[in-house]
Amino acid sequence: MTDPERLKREAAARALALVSDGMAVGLGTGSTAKHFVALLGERVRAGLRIVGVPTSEETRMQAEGEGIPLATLDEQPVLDLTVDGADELDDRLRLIKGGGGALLREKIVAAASRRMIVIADGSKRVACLGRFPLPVEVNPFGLEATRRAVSAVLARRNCPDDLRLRSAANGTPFVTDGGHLILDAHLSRIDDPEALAADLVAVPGVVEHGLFLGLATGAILATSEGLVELGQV
Ligand SMILES: O=C(CO)[C@H](O)[C@H](O)COP(=O)(O)O
Repeated sequence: MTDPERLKREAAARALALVSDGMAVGLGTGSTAKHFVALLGERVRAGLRIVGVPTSEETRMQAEGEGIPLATLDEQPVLDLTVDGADELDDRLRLIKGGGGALLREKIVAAASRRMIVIADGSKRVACLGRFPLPVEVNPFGLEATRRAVSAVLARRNCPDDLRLRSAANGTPFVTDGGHLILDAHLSRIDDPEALAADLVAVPGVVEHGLFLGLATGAILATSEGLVELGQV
């Protein structure tokens, strides 16, 4: 296992200790969450009784393969714990998510959870959010009009107007599990995430954005010097 993968697995293993019998657990998406789902699968096969709610089709398929009992969020609308990765986080536990394109379901699941624990390697911790491009999920209908409206928001917030339609590996537009498109906003820094988030959700056609504010309750960061915990873990 490469060093970054080892760090991700260490963070995932620490989060696994938070799971106990009878819990409903939100299962995140991405390479770090994938370690968590794999480790959780081992515990389930050893007798742990939980039900998982996946945040993407990719995670659903992995969890099914691991033999983890699954429910939909409609069947299990309140979750005890969600464990998910992040593209960036600051010391106030504000996050950018959506690098894997699952931000909408990830945010719905996080909001339905009593606790949301972020697992990541230490490189994801930043002093100021925005180095990672901010995903903005949009309805395909009226894409150009929505893009212009999002550009106007960025201009009002003194952010660079650099919006790029996300492409899949084959060069066609990336389509989310919900059938939407993603505009990645290359901003370099976000001075006021709360204000930007409020402006973005007010744009018709914007389905969701990757700023997760006030959702994470704790974070486990794996560094070469050991695990660092933020918030309540
Ligand atoms: O938000 C996400 C997917 O939509 C992921 O949690 C985020 O991209 C982090 O992924 P990774 O653990 O692979 O770095």
